[in-house]
Amino acid sequence: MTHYDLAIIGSGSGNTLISPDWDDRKVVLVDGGTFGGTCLNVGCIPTKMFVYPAGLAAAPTESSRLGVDLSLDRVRWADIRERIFTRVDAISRGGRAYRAEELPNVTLIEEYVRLTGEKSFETAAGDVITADQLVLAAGSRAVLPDIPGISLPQVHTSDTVMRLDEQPRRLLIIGGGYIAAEFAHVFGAFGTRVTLAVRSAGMLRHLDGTVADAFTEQAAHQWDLRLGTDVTGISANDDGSVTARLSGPAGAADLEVDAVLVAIGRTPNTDRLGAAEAGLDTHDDGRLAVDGFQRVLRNGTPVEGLWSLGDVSSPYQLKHVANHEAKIVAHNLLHPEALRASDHRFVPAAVFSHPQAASVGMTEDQALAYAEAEGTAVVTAVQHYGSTAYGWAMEDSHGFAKIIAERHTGRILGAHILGHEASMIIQPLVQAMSFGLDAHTMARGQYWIHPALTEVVENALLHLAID
Ligand SMILES: Cc1cc2nc3c(=O)[nH]c(=O)nc-3n(C[C@H](O)[C@H](O)[C@H](O)COP(=O)(O)OP(=O)(O)OC[C@H]3O[C@@H](n4cnc5c(N)ncnc54)[C@H](O)[C@@H]3O)c2cc1C
Ligand SMILES: NC(=O)c1ccc[n+]([C@@H]2O[C@H](COP(=O)([O-])OP(=O)(O)OC[C@H]3O[C@@H](n4cnc5c(N)ncnc54)[C@H](O)[C@@H]3O)[C@@H](O)[C@H]2O)c1
Repeated sequence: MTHYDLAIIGSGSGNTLISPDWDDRKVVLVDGGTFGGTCLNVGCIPTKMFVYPAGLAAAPTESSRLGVDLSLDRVRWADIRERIFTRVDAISRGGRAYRAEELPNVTLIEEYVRLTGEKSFETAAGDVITADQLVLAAGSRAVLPDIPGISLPQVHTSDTVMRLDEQPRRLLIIGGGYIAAEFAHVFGAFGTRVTLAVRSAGMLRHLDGTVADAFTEQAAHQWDLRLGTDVTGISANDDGSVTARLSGPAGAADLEVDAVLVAIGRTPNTDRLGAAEAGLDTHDDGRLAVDGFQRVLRNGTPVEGLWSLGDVSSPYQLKHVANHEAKIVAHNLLHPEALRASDHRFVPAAVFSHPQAASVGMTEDQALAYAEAEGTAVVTAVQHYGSTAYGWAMEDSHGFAKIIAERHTGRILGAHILGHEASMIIQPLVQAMSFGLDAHTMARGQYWIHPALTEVVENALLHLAID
């Protein structure tokens, strides 16, 4: 048995906890997977490194209506893949080497571990580790449906689809959320024939209804979108392709593709940690239960010295949330007498698809329910890109920003943008909400650069019928 001052399970955002403050104390970092976790190796970073060239590949489709005739000669999948993973793998290797070799007080254990108690765990090799403080930052993993053929080598998750040897000619994506939307864009723009099997009535159903409906409509123009459709089985063909059996509104149908991407959500790694057996509280979706200070709960009470952050305990499954929670835990580990709470009031998110979607705060439905519950009133304004100068320049006919505010105070309750660079132009709204700037002051109390795309936000704010 080896004892440490601090033990961390998970080298994603968990890795950021090891600051110089720990230089004179014994720390162990444990990760059974690739060093650096999901975002770096198989998540945000490589996906967005694919999304950017996908935007370039889509340019000819966009540009011709502006009078610029471009053509796409070729997408060099293998070159793109090598460029991305040469960079990503080097960062992972470098981070690993730093932790494994360069810090005398830090031990790196590269094994999956299971909890044996509140602040103890066991490696696969049988070593038991105990710690004064333990941080559970074990992330989440892709969910696989229980259907025949799911283990075929042609069936991928986001963990493997970016490393395919060859770009598939035909790809079936199961799911209609973030990952489905982003990879449909990447592969579709690169020239793959993309079919989406979406169980529900539309894509991105977690977003505001107007945004989800508009995205779904545009998705149907770009990809073979099968709504209300389940995949009931997959079988291998002699030529290396697979046939998926779809069950949709028109009945059953077979679809032959070269690869399948499963994107039906991610589940927290609490089961693999043995969190329930260790007596820790979990939510219905498997997430660890934590209090506002990121302390793990047992029978509803925080366990002293046991912390969690990121996907294993967060309802958000977003890197900026995992990083925020890591900063909170980093502080709290060192200052038990002055704990800080994490701030989840205004968590923004963006889907880097085509078009982009970005959101923060309440959807319109949530705002209406809030208004009813609180006896207040809300107002909504929608500003189309196409009614601003930059939108004219783009000849944009789809993009819009929707802002929802409380009528009598002008407090911004939610913002939802669909269109070019939505992930960037939403940021001033995140800032306003975070710092309590009302819609009227935000719109009129500053210059807005003319004719930048941010005028979409300015005009939406000006159109809000606040008192
Ligand atoms: C394809 C994809 C794209 C994404 N894009 C974005 C994006 O654009 N923006 C965004 O904000 N978020 C994005 N996300 C989400 C983001 O990647 C995650 O929210 C974030 O990485 C979670 O960080 P974490 O530190 O909680 O977990 P992770 O980074 O997953 O780290 C957990 C680590 O724990 C290890 N581990 C698990 N169990 C054990 C165990 N029992 N013993 C030892 N080690 C263990 C794992 O090997 C892993 O390395 C994306 C996710 C995916 C899958
Ligand atoms: N840009 C980003 O920030 C980004 C990008 C990718 C992933 N992520 C994170 O990763 C998480 C996982 O992404 P995801 O796209 O896998 O999940 P998701 O929750 O976004 O979408 C899952 C989709 O699968 C469908 N679904 C669920 N169970 C199903 C089943 N059994 N059969 C068929 N369809 C089913 C859902 O209706 C939904 O459309 C996201 O929730 C997000 O937090 C973020």
